[in-house]
Amino acid sequence: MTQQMNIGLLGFGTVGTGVLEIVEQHQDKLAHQIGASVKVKRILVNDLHKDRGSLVTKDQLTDNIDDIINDEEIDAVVEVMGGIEDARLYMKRALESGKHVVTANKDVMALYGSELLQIANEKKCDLFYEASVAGGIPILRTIVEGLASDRITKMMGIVNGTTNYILTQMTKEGRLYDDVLKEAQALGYAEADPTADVEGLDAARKIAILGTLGFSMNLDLDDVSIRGISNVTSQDLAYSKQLGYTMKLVGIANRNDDKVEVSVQPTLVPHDHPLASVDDEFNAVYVYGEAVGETMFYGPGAGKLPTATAVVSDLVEVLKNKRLGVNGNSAIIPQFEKKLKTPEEIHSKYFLRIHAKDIPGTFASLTALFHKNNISLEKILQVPLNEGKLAEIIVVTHEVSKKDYDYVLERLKEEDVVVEVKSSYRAEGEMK
Ligand SMILES: NC(=O)C1=CN([C@@H]2O[C@H](COP(=O)(O)OP(=O)(O)OC[C@H]3O[C@@H](n4cnc5c(N)ncnc54)[C@H](OP(=O)(O)O)[C@@H]3O)[C@@H](O)[C@H]2O)C=CC1
Ligand SMILES: N[C@@H](CC=O)C(=O)O
Ligand code: NA
Repeated sequence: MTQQMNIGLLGFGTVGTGVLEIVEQHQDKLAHQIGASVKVKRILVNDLHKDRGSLVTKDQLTDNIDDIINDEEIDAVVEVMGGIEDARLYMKRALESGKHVVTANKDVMALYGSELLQIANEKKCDLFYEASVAGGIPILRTIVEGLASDRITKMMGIVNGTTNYILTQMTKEGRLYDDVLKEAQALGYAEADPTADVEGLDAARKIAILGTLGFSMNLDLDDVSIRGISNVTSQDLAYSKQLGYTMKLVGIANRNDDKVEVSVQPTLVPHDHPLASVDDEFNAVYVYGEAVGETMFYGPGAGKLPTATAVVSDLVEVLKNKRLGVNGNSAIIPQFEKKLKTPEEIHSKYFLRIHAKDIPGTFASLTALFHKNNISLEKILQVPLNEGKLAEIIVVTHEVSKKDYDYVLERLKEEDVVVEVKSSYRAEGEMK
């Protein structure tokens, strides 16, 4: 049995410092669980001159990946440096040299996960990535192991802490988008380039990973329809609230029979929906299984220690596998061929806000257009604007096919009475 497991840590930022902290503070527990002590032997960083306080010694730090890959005493590499190409290359090299890999990198896993997992299996190495989706929530293991006997048909997740923090602060405290984004960056929630957070790409990567594991089907990032929160306005949030909804950036993966839909978009959820009360940097993933029914997993989705907890728990798994001699089984061969739903097969409610001329017949022409295209309305709100010259009209539809809704959205722009389509969002109904 290994008496000491040596780790090569790639990255020493928010998550990397958390990993070192947990490894050092929980030595006794780790040793008890895995029968070996864990030591962070080398740490790869960009800038060797940066002040790292007293956390590490000079000898531990390196800016040369070869110092880790070529060190035969290093058993496992923890990749928490972020980015795509270097991270992918370093993980590949680590696996090829027989080192186990734990990563928090959803960017790489969503794009190159199957390639890396295949190398891992060939080399009899583990490749675990629990921290890559919903930070500290052990959601990947839950789907793969906890619900292994069930057939999952729907997953809905608030899986990006930064955007949830922004939407919560804008809705509840009336704060400005730019100010809250800056704060989320300072708190360590945001990606190095926060465009990935606010434009929905980070959540899309996570929902692609969830869909792939939950539906046992190879879902790529290109299969996810993506929309972020950068165009959400305070008016949208206020009207959503008035109509009984909370706006959240929601990743959705659902399947009917053998066809699936994967998307990320700002979504209105009813105030009494469990996802509506998930605030700030917290994440939650709702999972519906045919046998188990509704389940929901909640916790911190970003931040130093929550994310590092998931990383170190993956390391524990690596060591347990090592003791049992079963490393190298991380890659799960997808059971099903990928079949994506067409727009006719995707059904949802929608919130629509338009500015229209406040003249007789406006409402009649709008309702005629909705009626002609199979759209019925669940909620309607009209507010006068510009001393009664304009009307702000907000509607929530009943469930409608995406095809019919998108068609009407285009036709609305051509209607004489419509001055501007201000915004349009997907809305959720009851849980299933
Ligand atoms: N922050 C969070 O809450 C979460 C983050 N993640 C993921 O974890 C990963 C790390 O995130 P985070 O800790 O926030 O990132 P940070 O930006 O805080 O830290 C990145 C670290 O990696 C080092 N680094 C970056 N690029 C290179 C490179 N090419 N070569 C060598 N060193 C490099 C940096 O060095 P230097 O210190 O010298 O600049 C820094 O120490 C990302 O993949 C992220 O998506 C996942 C879940 C939550
Ligand atoms: N930037 C991400 C960090 C965790 O994955 C987020 O905000 O959720
Ligand atoms: Na997780």
